[in-house]
Amino acid sequence: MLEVQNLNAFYGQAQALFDVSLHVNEGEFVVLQGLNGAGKSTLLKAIMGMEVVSHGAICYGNEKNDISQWETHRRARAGLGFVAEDRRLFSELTVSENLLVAVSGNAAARQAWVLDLFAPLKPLLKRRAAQMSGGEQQMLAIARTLMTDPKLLLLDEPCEGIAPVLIESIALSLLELRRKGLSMLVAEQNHLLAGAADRLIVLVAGKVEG
Ligand SMILES: Nc1ncnc2c1ncn2[C@@H]1O[C@H](COP(=O)(O)OP(=O)(O)OP(=O)(O)O)[C@@H](O)[C@H]1O
Repeated sequence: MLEVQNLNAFYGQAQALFDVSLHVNEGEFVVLQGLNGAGKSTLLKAIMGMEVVSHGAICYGNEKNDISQWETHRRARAGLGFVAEDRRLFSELTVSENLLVAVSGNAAARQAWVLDLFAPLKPLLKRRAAQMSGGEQQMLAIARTLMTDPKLLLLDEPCEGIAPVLIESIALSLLELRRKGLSMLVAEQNHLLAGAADRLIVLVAGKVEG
């Protein structure tokens, strides 16, 4: 599904990733661990082609196309779905409106599908995103990305700063997504999520450990 080879990433003169190589198999749920500043967000952004300059091969999909020179929107259209750490919701729009701005295909069917996965959002459809808890917003951000029907989901610290009961709920939703065959690469420190993963990859100071 995804194969990253010798990826180096830079913010100006500062190098944040050093020859990172990793892969995510089809249907696999991989958790990316590492201390603050280890480079987890940078790696996800480099895979999406956002906010950081990177060099290296990023091969994706059945055809193993090297997408490293593609614009971000082309990567998204090819099936990469990214939820950034700051969630990037439309705070003045309702839950339902946030979901419907991102839809690909049959809107009603797709919305019903994501609401089954994230049931706590169901009673909140008319609520503005700004009036939701952090955990609810995180669910909405993941649900909104799922509206685009991604093939590989990239999540940046979905459990950070969230109440334990909602972390459990998010973890269960991600496991359900894996059962449905979605491939996932999730940057996360929370042990609950790491325990549910098929495989862990640890970043230390911009390098894959081991
Ligand atoms: N916009 C930026 N400009 C310059 N340096 C940056 C920028 N974003 C991150 N860095 C640096 O790149 C390195 C990797 O940061 P990154 O955010 O990828 O780590 P992380 O593992 O995601 O950490 P966290 O858990 O704190 O988000 C750090 O040294 C950080 O200071």
